[in-house]
Amino acid sequence: MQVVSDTAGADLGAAEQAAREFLLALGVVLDEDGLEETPARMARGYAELLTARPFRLTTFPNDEGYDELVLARDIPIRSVCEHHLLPFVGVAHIGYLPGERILGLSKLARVAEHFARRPQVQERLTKQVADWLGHHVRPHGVGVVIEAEHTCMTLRGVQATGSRTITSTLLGTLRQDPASRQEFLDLTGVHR
Ligand SMILES: Nc1nc2c(ncn2[C@@H]2O[C@H](COP(=O)(O)OP(=O)(O)OP(=O)(O)O)[C@@H](O)[C@H]2O)c(=O)[nH]1
Ligand SMILES: [Zn+2]
Repeated sequence: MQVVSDTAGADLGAAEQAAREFLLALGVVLDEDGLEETPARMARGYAELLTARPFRLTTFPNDEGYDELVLARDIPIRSVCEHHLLPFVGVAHIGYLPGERILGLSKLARVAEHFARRPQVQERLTKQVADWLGHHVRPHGVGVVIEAEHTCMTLRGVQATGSRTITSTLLGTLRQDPASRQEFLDLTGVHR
């Protein structure tokens, strides 16, 4: 069984030291009780946001010949934008039209996490999840829709509070066949 993992391994000590200097450079006073351990927490926090958990790629033979859509809606997405390293959070709707094999359902969320836990842009994340499923599951079609709030755009900068960004990638039958495409988008709740 294939195990999917690309954990680089963070140097938490070096990250803590860098976080301390970073905060000091920003004028944050660290000698108060609540802030004393903040550089270490920052190091652990960012390491967590940037490290995906390994997982097993489990598929099963599609013995019954199931040929309708399999769709997992509202899978949580927690990532960081590569421009500001600020979180973007939202949901993914991930579906596929099975071919010879079906995928363990939890793996739809696992693969989303796999590509989310690294500096990202939402467009690339959407496409990477879709391409990965196309490559590893060999389905007749794949659809991925992500709706997310980018805190770099809502908390700072332009401060477009409440704005959410929607991206989608459709492959195979879900891209080529208008009825399948429409069914997928209807089931995700994203109408366009
Ligand atoms: N296409 C895309 N852009 C993103 C994503 N996440 C953040 N960005 C954008 O990356 C851009 C970086 O722009 P810059 O002008 O270099 O940075 P900035 O001066 O901080 O820009 P402002 O956010 O407009 O204040 C911003 O427009 C962000 O909104 C993403 O997932 N996809
Ligand atoms: Zn950003």
